[in-house]
Amino acid sequence: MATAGAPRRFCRCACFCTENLYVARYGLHVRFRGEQQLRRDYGPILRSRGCVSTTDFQQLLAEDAALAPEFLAVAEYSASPGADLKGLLQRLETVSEEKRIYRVPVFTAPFCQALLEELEHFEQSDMPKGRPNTMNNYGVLLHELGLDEPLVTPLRERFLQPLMALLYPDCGGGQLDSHRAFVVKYALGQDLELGCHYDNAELTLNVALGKVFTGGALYFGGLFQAPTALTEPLEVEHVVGQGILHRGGQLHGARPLATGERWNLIIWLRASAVRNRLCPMCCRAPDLVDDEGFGDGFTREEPATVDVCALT
Ligand SMILES: O=C(O)CCC(=O)C(=O)O
Ligand SMILES: [Fe+2]
Repeated sequence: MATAGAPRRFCRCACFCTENLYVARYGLHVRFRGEQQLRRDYGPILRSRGCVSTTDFQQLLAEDAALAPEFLAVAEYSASPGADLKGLLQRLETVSEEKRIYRVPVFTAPFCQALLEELEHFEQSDMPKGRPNTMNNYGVLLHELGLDEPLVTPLRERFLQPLMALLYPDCGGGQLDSHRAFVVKYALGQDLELGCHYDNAELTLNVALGKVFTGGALYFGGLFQAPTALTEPLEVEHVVGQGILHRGGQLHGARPLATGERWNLIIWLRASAVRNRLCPMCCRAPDLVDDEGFGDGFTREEPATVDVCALT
């Protein structure tokens, strides 16, 4: 059907993280779903190109893969027919059942290291930089690094969406359509802690990237929308490469850093179908203002599609 009036939306294939990965050392493009699949599909050709010993293979897995095998397995399960919440919870760590906070390895350690190096180069450059959000003064917006399109969008569309659809169907987990991704940095002489807040997001992924530090734990209280009596907040430690999943409305903050440097990747996941009805920040119907990129994740009603054939 030909259409008129609707803006064209350009797309890309979300295969960046698993399809056609280029392994420079062995001059080969591979599809990566996990170690067993890689060995099965590419064992002979890799061996013929010098990837012979167990150590060679382990080095290949460690250095060339961005996503942790556990994360790939969880995403693959979530997208499989018949997947359900019970099955998913057997594959994730439940940090708090009551608060619906979960933990899962997301990135490999070498990928965290490579990303940190990239972030430090950017920090030291004189490229124009925006603040990651209104609360953190140090850190980087991923779209300024050029990593939004190739890294975060496929991560959201292909991997997080099926997972979040099972974990948080009532918070737009199955309708995620945009994000705001940034890295927060805490260091002595810079930001040290983060006050208690809720996110401008339906759902949030917070991944620890490093470096070496003490202090800085996350803490979680009740839901912003449903204030409860003050209870001891739940403290959650960071583990490099691992991600914490929580609802945007879950009140949280970060304890003061004591030593070292802490960098975390935060992805605020947004579902326009949810926020178009109620802005999570002002709790009113959104008063829409045009913005760039994903804006704050709200959309105007899509213009009705017109069947051009019907007009002739
Ligand atoms: O410091 C952290 O890791 C948490 C950051 C955070 O909650 C946020 O930026 O929304
Ligand atoms: Fe937050």
